[in-house]
Amino acid sequence: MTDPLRPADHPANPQGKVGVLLVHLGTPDAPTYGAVRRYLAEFLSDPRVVEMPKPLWLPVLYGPILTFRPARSARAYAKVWNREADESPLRTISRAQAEGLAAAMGDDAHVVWAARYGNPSMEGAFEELKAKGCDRILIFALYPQYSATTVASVHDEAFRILKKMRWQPAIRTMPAFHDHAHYIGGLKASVETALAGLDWQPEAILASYHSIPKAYWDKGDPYPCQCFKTTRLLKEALGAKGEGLISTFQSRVGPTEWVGPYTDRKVEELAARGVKRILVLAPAFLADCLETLEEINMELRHTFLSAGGEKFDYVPCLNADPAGISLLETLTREELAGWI
Ligand SMILES: C=CC1=C(C)c2cc3[nH]c(cc4nc(cc5[nH]c(cc1n2)c(C)c5CCC(=O)O)C(CCC(=O)O)=C4C)c(C)c3C=C
Ligand SMILES: [Fe+2]
Ligand SMILES: [Fe+2]
Repeated sequence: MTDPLRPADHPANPQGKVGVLLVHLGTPDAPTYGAVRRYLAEFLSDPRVVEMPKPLWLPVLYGPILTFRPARSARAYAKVWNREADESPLRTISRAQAEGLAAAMGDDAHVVWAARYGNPSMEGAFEELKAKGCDRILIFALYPQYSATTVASVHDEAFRILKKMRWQPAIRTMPAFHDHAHYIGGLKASVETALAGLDWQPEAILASYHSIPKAYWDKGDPYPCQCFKTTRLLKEALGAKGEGLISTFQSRVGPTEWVGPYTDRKVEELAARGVKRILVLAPAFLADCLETLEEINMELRHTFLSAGGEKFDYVPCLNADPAGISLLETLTREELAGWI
């Protein structure tokens, strides 16, 4: 019904709904040099990711990095590409997570998903939420451990978009959940399922987290501390089964020092010490992606086996499995308290 006091040319503003915006890192549109280059250019131009002053960084980025890295990364993406859907595994799983959460939330909230870099865009997601009448929105950056490089970057982009809106929605953001009982319980169950499926006992279990530059930790980014806490809580939860569980850090880029111990060096060291059987999980990732499927389950496996290791297994992420969806729903409902 038209409000008699509303000017005739005033736009209609649907309202009264709660929205949830799931945001994952983002991924290239194709496993090709051009698509990976576009993705990396956006990702690595983010000042939250590379803090170097732009006049110093951009010539390096647009020089050697965007000349050589896209070819190497495209080859890696091609190895894990979802050929059926013609998209990267991260996109397939992110969509399934959003569909699972939407079903679990029912009429309580409208769920949309977006990528921080690339497609589907956060801008499009906000447009959809607005069109649906969502005037209260939970921004859920899909990272258990907070880092400025990931979570703050999602929030930066969200507020850049909100800056252009005349009538902004009310906003909540998901806090870190690296020590949440439901997350630790999900990881514990995933390790137990993996162990039950093996006919061998691992001598070491590696919780391998994506690393960040050591300088960011020194300046106050809490990410590594939160990773260490996740491992400690998981180890406590696993009891005797968690013996030999340690934190390691993977995916470092460039020559600067990153937070360690480095996953690849650790498996070489373990193999050199005579360790023959290891299990690896990746708790910083809620969805399997290039960094788990290729870097851990292919490259790291090869590193360990060619250094003398004999048995290697990888524990998949929680993904859109019932445990993954139940975690997303629990966290979402907790943060929407008072709104739904
Ligand atoms: C889990 C959290 C992540 C943190 C922290 C993180 C920091 C970080 N990453 C780079 C550089 C790259 N990361 C790349 C891939 C990638 N990174 C994460 C997550 C975190 N990154 C994910 C989930 C993925 C996989 C995306 C996919 O499509 O599957 C890549 C691209 C791949 C490659 O070329 O190797 C780069 C580059 C930096 C510099 C950084 C912190 C400063
Ligand atoms: Fe990364
Ligand atoms: Fe990698």
